[in-house]
This record gives sequence, structure tokens and C-alpha cells, in this order.
Amino acid sequence: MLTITDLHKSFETADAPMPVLRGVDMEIATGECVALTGESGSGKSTLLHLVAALDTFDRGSITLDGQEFSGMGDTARANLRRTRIGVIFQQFNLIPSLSVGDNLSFHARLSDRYDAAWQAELTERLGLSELVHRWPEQLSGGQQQRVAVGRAIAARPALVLADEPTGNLDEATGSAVMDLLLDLVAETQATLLMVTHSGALAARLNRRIHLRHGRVAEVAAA
Ligand SMILES: Nc1ncnc2c1ncn2[C@@H]1O[C@H](COP(=O)(O)OP(=O)(O)OP(=O)(O)O)[C@@H](O)[C@H]1O
Repeated sequence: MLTITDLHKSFETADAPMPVLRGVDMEIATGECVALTGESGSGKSTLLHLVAALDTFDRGSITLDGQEFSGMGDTARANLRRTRIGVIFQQFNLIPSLSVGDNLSFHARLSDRYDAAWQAELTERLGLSELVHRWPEQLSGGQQQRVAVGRAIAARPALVLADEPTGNLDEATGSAVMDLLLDLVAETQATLLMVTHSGALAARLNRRIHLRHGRVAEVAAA
């Protein structure tokens, strides 16, 4: 269960702090797949970064299965990210100096959760078996995003966060990547929180949470 209560986050600007999240509340059940929507600038990516334990917040609380994020130091947050959270970005963010195979296993190895049989199955299911010795720059966008999906899922995280994961892909390629992502999330019983501007993608998830000016404006069945 992911619980967010009265979450506040501001960014420093030249004049005064600019509030971006202004009291966000939500509860997402284990295994639930939720779309996070909202206009540009409403705070979606900021919220995702906080839930990914990539940044700290000013006030409020985030808990994942009872584990409270506030008050955690850098080491504890890094440990939480490695062991419990998988993140997929729009820009793929693969490590250019590592082969596809090493990119796939990178996070699982870091967190000491590498499982050779699961890695082999993931590689096969993501259609990457022939590509493991290539470099990321030698892959198409869709192939790179399949590697990013595999890398995020390899350590079997409790929570998968995705920020417009198909935003850089054409519709057919994006839809195929979504199929794989949703299958793997369901199979590993992970919870998914995904930022998207696409109503069609949001409709494939269980629920839609809409942000407006840094607050939850609407919650709807997808
Ligand atoms: N590191 C930062 N420093 C200062 N301001 C920031 C920072 N990150 C985000 N912001 C500001 O916070 C607001 C919300 O940004 P955020 O990226 O969370 O919005 P978003 O809903 O994800 O938008 P989009 O759909 O365009 O990606 C914006 O006004 C943005 O300029």
C-alpha cells in the first residue's frame, strides 16, 4: 500500500519559494495500477520524484507498506530505491557504457536481488534475447524502452513508477511496450503509478488520479 498524506513541496526561486505540491493526498492499494494525469506544470513529475525517493519534501508523509519516507537520509533513500522501487522515464535513461544485458541486470545486481532464471525469462519476454550484446545507442527507441522496463522489473520491486514511458514512441510501439509493462507488473504483483497525458493509456489502468495546481482534483475509475 502506498499512502501519501498532505504532501507539500516547494522549489526555491530568485524571489520566493514556489509551491508546486500543495497538500496531495492519495492511497493506492498493493497491485493497483493508477494513472496520474493533469495539465503541464500541475506537479505530476515532482510527485513521482518524491515517491521515487529521489528528492525530499517539505511537509506531509509518504509511506510504502508502512515505511515512512520523511526523515530518511540519503543512504536510506538510496537503499529504498534499490530494493523496493523501479522507475521508468520517458527518455529511457539507459547507461550508455553498459551492454543491453548489463543494463537489464544493473539494478537487480546493485540490490543483491539478481536472479539468473528471472533475468533470462525477462530478456526473452521483452524480445531482447538477440540484443543483449549490443550497446543502447544501437537500439531503436522501442527496444531501449523495453530494456528500461526490464531493468525496472528485474529486482521485483513493490512499486513501479513510470513518467510518460511511451511519450517518445510511436503509437504502435508505445502500445506494445505498455502491454509488456502491464503484464510484468501484474505478474510480479507490483503497484504501478504512471504519469501520462494519454487518455487511452490511462483507460488501461485501474484508476485515474488527476492533479490540478498541486492538489488532487479528481479520482476516477479509468
Ligand atoms: N527543480 C526544480 N526547480 C524549480 N522549479 C521546478 C523544478 N522542478 C519542477 N519545477 C516547477 O514545478 C512545476 C511543476 O513541474 P512538474 O514537472 O512536476 O509538472 P508536470 O505536471 O510533470 O508537467 P509536464 O506534464 O509538463 O511534465 C513547474 O512549474 C516547474 O517549472
